[in-house]
Amino acid sequence: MALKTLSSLARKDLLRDKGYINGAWVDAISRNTFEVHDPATLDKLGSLPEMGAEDTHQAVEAANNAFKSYRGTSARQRAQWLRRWSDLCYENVADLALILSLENGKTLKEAQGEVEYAASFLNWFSGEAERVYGEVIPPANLSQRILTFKQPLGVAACMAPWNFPIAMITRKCGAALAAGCTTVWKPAGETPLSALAQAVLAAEAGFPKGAINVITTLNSVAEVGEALCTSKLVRKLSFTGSTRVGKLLASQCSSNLTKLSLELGGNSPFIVFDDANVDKAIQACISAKFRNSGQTCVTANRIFVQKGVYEKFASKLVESVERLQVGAGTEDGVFVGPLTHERAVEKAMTHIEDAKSYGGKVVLGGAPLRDLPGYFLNPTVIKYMDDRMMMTREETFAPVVGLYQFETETEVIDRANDCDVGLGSFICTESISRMWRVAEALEVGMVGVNLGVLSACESPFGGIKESGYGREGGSHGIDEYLAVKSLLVGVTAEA
Ligand SMILES: NC(=O)c1ccc[n+]([C@@H]2O[C@H](COP(=O)([O-])OP(=O)(O)OC[C@H]3O[C@@H](n4cnc5c(N)ncnc54)[C@H](O)[C@@H]3O)[C@@H](O)[C@H]2O)c1
Ligand SMILES: O=CCCC(=O)O
Repeated sequence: MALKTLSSLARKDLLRDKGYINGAWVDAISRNTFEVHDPATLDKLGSLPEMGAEDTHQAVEAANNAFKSYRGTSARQRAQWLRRWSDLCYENVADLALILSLENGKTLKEAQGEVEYAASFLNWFSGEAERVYGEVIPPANLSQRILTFKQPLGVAACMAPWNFPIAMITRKCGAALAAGCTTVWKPAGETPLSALAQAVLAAEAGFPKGAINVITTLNSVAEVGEALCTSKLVRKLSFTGSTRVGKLLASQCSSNLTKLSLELGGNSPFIVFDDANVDKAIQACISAKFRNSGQTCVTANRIFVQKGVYEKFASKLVESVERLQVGAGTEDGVFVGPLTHERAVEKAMTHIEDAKSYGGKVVLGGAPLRDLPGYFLNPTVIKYMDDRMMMTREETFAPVVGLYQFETETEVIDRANDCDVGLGSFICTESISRMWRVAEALEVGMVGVNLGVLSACESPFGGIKESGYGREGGSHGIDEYLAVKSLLVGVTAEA
């Protein structure tokens, strides 16, 4: 079957091969470029400007100049632009999903879901823009009145990962633009085309010149990252990606104490208790594990199953995973697409071999899929995992299920919490009391109960420990881009 290509886009103007600075589509000052490839076929999708520090400074200057007037726009006006942009995502969903599926590898169905998820943040923050309230505080000193109001921080740098190239842009910059900040986006070098298509739609929605700027880079990412972190004009930086890079950015931001939100790696426990509905737990596990081929920050990484249901859960899971079709994301019926880059397959194979060396038993998959040119790994299930294995400590970020066994609630809580990160987690139980006990005890930012997806624009998203800090979405998301100002007024008694 012929796979879909970019030539089938209805709106060819959504496909861009330049960066976007101050309302203009531009090449890199150096004229250098890098290539973007389809991870399923390895076909070239485009050639993009390899921008560096100088281009970044121009983008930041443009955003800073635009901020002078943008901060004075009414919240209602910003809400209207955001809502129009959200509508444009829906109107162009098929094209946006195709670009996304081709550059990231996720299936068209999932890509369409991500476009809708991305649009939901724009819509959500259009509402939040008009609800940035201050406070009136009862003063201890009766000759004073105390009030607070909130103001936009200034230029916000939005650094998005390759696993959700559209939704992570809108989750960050939807909040920033709603708050009255202007933005510089730095999409991942593997997946810049989706972000550029969003810049086209945002401009069409009416955002003024300079409010949105996009820096494209792959090999000069360290230089661009440092320029954003150390610029005195950047007042806020939000990054989603690995803990390794998050720590580096935090140290670079310390030079100006730039306010930072970090949504970093996770190592989500997925806990199935004896009292769970096993069929529901399997469905939840498939969603939590195989969404985006296992490449989500909240993917189920350590699947703990209580002894009484371990064998039943394992055999039913294998039956379900065996049925998942693997292939290019644009092919009908495919559930598991390729990984986004080659090093991801290598990392997963290292984890699989390591698990085997400690007595793990691969009962399904366990090897790359060689009959396709791209970065494919067969969906894999490993039984009899133990806590010495690499998968216990590190995210595998691939379609690999490792099944750990446990006996008691206390034991599984201790094992689940025995790691450096704390982002997502999942519990499957029919007991309300157990649900409360375990949800309260887990050291994470998010807990899913009897479901496999933690994503909703109205729910705060983020972690604790080395998964980072700050919250995106929900009613907290916009606060990351605002400063609280206190106003203390002296009131004299009537003469
Ligand atoms: N939290 C998430 O959603 C998320 C997303 C992507 C990757 N990850 C984690 O990272 C692991 C490896 O992925 P990777 O190989 O892309 O990781 P990586 O550490 O090489 O890069 C992660 C991201 O950081 C950017 N980056 C890299 N160096 C940078 C720098 N010096 N300054 C600024 N930005 C920089 C990259 O463009 C990329 O988007 C994954 O296995 C997963 O554990 C997490
Ligand atoms: O992988 C990071 C974000 C995933 C999500 O928002 O569901």
